[in-house]
Amino acid sequence: MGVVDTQHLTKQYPRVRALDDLTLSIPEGITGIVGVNGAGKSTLIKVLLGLLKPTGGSARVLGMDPATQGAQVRELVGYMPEHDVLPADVSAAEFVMHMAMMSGLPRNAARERTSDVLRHVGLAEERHRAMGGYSTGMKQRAKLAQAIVHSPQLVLLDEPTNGLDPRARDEMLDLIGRIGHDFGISVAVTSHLLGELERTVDYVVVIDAGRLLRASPTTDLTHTTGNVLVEVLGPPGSDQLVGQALVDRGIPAWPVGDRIEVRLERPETLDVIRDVVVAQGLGLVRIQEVHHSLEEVFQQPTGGVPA
Ligand SMILES: Nc1ncnc2c1ncn2[C@@H]1O[C@H](COP(=O)(O)OP(=O)(O)OP(=O)(O)O)[C@@H](O)[C@H]1O
Repeated sequence: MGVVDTQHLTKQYPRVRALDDLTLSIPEGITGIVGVNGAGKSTLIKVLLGLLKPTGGSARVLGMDPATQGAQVRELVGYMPEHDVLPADVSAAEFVMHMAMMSGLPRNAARERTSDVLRHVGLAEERHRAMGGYSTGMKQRAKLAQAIVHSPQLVLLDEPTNGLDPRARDEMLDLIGRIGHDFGISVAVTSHLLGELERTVDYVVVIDAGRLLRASPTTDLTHTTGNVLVEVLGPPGSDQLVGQALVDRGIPAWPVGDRIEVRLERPETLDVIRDVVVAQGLGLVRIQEVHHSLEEVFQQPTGGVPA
């Protein structure tokens, strides 16, 4: 059993079927829920929290049914909503402490937890400033802090990197990684950007038009391509010399920047690469396996892994 299991889950809005017979299981750890805008990610999260009732099928969250046990589910599950819902004239310290007390923590414990989580998310210095003056990155951190302040077993993060510049996005993803791996809180995080979750999540669920496209460990999706990138040390043009020498020996090789990508059709090819580099009087800096990126995976027509 996963931290989340759904069976034929369906949510029909008057005009749109946002979830369509969705059966999936989210394991412990960090899971990415990936899909284009409108795929049904936010609807799924709201159904899992018991904030929306499904029109068909069922869900279990930490073994509970959110349709009938919503309040119990929300005691054990944190939620970071997608949009800016923070009161502008309240400080992060006041807001997060309020949320901690709402979830049942006594005042002193709530104060202590608030100061801990604000430190973890990197808002210790600014915690007494009104949130209306925060940058988008700081607002996302405050939303994250309130989601974890009651030490949930699972946290559902809806597009936490939305609106962030590349640096703030990387920091947010690092933070999510720490919450998942260091604090032992399971995380389900949504994104419409396929590539960005790759280095953070252990498991990927892809949904499209409310349906499950695929679900697998990240490493299965980004399995190795069977190619290697070779970097050599020598005067300009050395890489081309090596590439040509490999092609002359019938080994498929082509330039990628100032490196050479080589198809490993046989294990002996590695020895040939080494011999060719030595024969040219050059140095071998590294030979690196080439992995598919998640983006490449999802550019396949059915989200399948490229051949
Ligand atoms: N309250 C609602 N009433 C009617 N239709 C809705 C409602 N909420 C969402 N939808 C529709 O359901 C579909 C799924 O929306 P949802 O917000 O779950 O997708 P999403 O993958 O989270 O996308 P986004 O990242 O853009 O929010 C969309 O077609 C959306 O227009």
